[in-house]
Amino acid sequence: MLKKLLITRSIALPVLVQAKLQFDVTVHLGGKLSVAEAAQALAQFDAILPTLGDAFTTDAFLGEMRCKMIGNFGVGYNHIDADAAAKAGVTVSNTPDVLTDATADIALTLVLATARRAGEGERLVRSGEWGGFTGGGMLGTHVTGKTLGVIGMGRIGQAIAARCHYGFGMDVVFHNRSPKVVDVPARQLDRLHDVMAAADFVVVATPGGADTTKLIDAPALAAMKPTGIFVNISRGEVVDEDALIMALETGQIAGAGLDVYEKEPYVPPRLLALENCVLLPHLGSATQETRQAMAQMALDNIIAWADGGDPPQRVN
Ligand SMILES: NC(=O)C1=CN([C@@H]2O[C@H](COP(=O)(O)OP(=O)(O)OC[C@H]3O[C@@H](n4cnc5c(N)ncnc54)[C@H](O)[C@@H]3O)[C@@H](O)[C@H]2O)C=CC1
Ligand SMILES: O=CC(=O)O
Repeated sequence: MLKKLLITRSIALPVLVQAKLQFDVTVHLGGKLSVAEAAQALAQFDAILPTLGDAFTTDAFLGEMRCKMIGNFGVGYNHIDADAAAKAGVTVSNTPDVLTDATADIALTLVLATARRAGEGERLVRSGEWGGFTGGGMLGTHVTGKTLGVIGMGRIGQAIAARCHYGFGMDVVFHNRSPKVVDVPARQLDRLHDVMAAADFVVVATPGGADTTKLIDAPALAAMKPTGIFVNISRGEVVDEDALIMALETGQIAGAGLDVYEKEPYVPPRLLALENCVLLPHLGSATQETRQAMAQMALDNIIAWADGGDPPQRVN
């Protein structure tokens, strides 16, 4: 009998077709799984291919457990308690590397769009209010040659640093939880606040989860230059969103580019009202090529488990 696989969102068709050849597949199209729905899924399916927002919390793993494998669609798995999963006998895998370039590209999109006021400019043109070229209108800030500060110098952080250093001649400083030897010319600084203070552009690329919740708090933001631009492509919870809004409203920092939010898809109205902020709807890995590669990697891990092997991207 085929093993029962739950896929919690739509995925690339060729991967879905392949999954259906090997598993008894159910696709859940009702949005994020609540804790109760996640617990029910764990009780009913042999394997699950979930994604961010699906609440595989500690409590979800306390009940009946048919599931043995969770092949997450996404590199970040802060929505899954991987330790609780291991205790319940559930293997968890993720999808690193295949989304590194796409996510670094979206970080650069945010750096450039915020620095050059592209969001404001686009809104002006669409409003019909644009009066034509002027010598002094809508001036942004130069990106080339400035200093980039990366918080979380992992795969994506390094890809961002490479783009900024080799593409835009930027100096790179970074803060990482542990010492890091990296290929891109860059200086590691021990203190987070030193990176916040040194950089013209700060980009956060850590994982989410308990260890990084509100890592960027009011004092960290206060350490930034008043001309500084803050970019977050990691997880919304890594930043104290109220403190960020305050820093933007008061002009303590010059601008922000955000791909992720504390309670996404909810975005606070005060953030929506800010002109000095470019807001994207969690687009980091959103290219057709990348999303297909992520789906394939998630499925390949589930297949490896089903075949009795060790999933190559196992995280617990
Ligand atoms: N916006 C989007 O669509 C996407 C967002 N992401 C987010 O980016 C994160 C990073 O992905 P990767 O670079 O592949 O992971 P990674 O594991 O290669 O890099 C994370 C880095 O952060 C460092 N780190 C962890 N805790 C830290 C702390 N408290 N302070 C400083 N550094 C810390 C780690 O040592 C590591 O070097 C993912 O976990 C995910 O949350 C990933 C893909 C797409
Ligand atoms: O945010 C997306 C991920 O893959 O993590």
